[in-house]
Amino acid sequence: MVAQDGSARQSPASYLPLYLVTDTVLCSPRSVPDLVALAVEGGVTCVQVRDKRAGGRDLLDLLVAVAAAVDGRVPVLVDDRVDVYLAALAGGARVHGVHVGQSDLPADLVRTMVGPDAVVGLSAATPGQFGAAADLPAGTVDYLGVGAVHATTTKPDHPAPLGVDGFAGLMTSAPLPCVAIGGITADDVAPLRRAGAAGIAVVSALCTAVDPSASARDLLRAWQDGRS
Ligand SMILES: Cc1ncc(COP(=O)(O)OP(=O)(O)O)c(N)n1
Ligand SMILES: Cc1ncsc1CCOP(=O)(O)O
Ligand SMILES: [Mg+2]
Repeated sequence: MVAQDGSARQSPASYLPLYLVTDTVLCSPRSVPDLVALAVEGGVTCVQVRDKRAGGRDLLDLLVAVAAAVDGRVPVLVDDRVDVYLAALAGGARVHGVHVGQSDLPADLVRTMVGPDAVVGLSAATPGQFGAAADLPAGTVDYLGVGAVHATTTKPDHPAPLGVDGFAGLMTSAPLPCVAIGGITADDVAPLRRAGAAGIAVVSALCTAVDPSASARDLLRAWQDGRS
């Protein structure tokens, strides 16, 4: 698909609704690619490979294996590591972009490094960070990852929890499509959608699921039912 700006990037509305962020430890004893394959069968619309313990080589191998498991069905991103994204792309893997946080490489330089066709996601959790994202040139960032909605042990250094009400307050000044993240369960999905989220991002809700396909289907149904 070709976007209005001539790039090959899809509209974020198409891939943000049910966004899986992987955690290698939480997936165990399943492999991450096996978990991802099951979750995509259940309807996950985007996958981000996140492994804070992996070095560059191991993260590259994991990203390439996940991309093979996804086989082009949904976008595949990597957390933090622009170099690993570029290496996977150079090796021929079907990978689509990178998600960076406030302490990672600056988003404008990331866009310059990855080019116009890659997806670039950015974390933002305060009005100041929303304002800074709004000031970036159009097309720099595709979407914002907004959280933590709830406290979560998956990311011990997460910013102060917003709560669904805090998330809703931020949405009134959202400069870009926003995916909600942090401790999200099926009960949160409809309220977050009504608050203006373009999607929900989950780690433990799918990585620790007994039946990841069924859990993905349940989350996606909650998203569809939550349409106001
Ligand atoms: C979709 C999405 N949103 C937010 C984050 C958090 O990114 P970051 O702030 O860089 O923190 P780490 O994930 O690197 O610990 C994310 N990864 N994905
Ligand atoms: C990566 C990230 N960024 C903010 S909270 C979080 C972790 C979310 O994990 P979980 O869905 O298990 O609470
Ligand atoms: Mg990061």
